[in-house]
Amino acid sequence: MHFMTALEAAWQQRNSLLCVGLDPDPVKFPAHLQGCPDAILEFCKAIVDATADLVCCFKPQIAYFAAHRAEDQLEALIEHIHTAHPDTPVILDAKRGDIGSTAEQYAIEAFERFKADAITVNPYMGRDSVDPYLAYPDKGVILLCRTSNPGGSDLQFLEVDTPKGRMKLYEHVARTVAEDWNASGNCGLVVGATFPAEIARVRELTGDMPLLVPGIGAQGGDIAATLVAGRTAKGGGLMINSSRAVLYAGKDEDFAEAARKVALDTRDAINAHR
Ligand SMILES: O=c1ccn([C@@H]2O[C@H](COP(=O)(O)O)[C@@H](O)[C@H]2O)c(=O)[nH]1
Repeated sequence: MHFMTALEAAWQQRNSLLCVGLDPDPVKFPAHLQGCPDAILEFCKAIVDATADLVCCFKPQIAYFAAHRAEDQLEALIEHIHTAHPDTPVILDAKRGDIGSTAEQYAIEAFERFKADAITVNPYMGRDSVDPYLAYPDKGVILLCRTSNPGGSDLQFLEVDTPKGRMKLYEHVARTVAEDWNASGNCGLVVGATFPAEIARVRELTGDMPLLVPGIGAQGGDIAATLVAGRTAKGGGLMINSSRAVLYAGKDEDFAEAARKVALDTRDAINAHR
């Protein structure tokens, strides 16, 4: 199924714009999982099973698995999501960016090895570095546009001359993706919740294109401002990510229940502003 079709269905069926980010950090795991051989998988499966009915997608961040030699656990986790929660798209947050021949390998890794439904990609090496992902027309390709970190302004906020006039670099990325790279309708953009004015500008430039919005929760982004800036006319179009605030809501054996409670409250806080 096309990533956008699956996402649209999940938005509607779950009545949720919440994306739970899976950033497993073993030092933050509850005591009973410390030292367990597949602790990363067990931790993430518990979070997934406790929150799947509350989310429109999950977003595992590959660095948290690779850093602990746990790519096999990432594979098993995505397989688990597809089997146990088959209507829940998985975005592999890898932020890949490299020359075309290497990007081909990254695309194989994301879509054929890990079987992700979508991937985050850094567009700043240009179109040929993104083409290998776009060659999978049913898979989502979510491009960094205006990232949530303070240093995102260092480059993304620079004024550049473009064939369409002078604008900020992130605006040029948004316009280029919407007008040129999205021929298969499989592109989305990353815009941080920490910058609501730029979310509004990206929405203005891209119509109803899905936006992945990290930065609420641990990074302090404002949910109401995010919704006002980024919702489409139908009150959707957003995958609003929260990772640490959900994952580490509890420290004990009932951590998954604590995560569910925060996910439920976050979903409802988002829905209050749609
Ligand atoms: O601009 C960006 C792009 C990606 N991220 C990722 O989202 C999560 C955020 O985690 P929190 O714990 O909710 O802060 C994390 O995986 C980042 O790598 C981002 O934060 N900003």
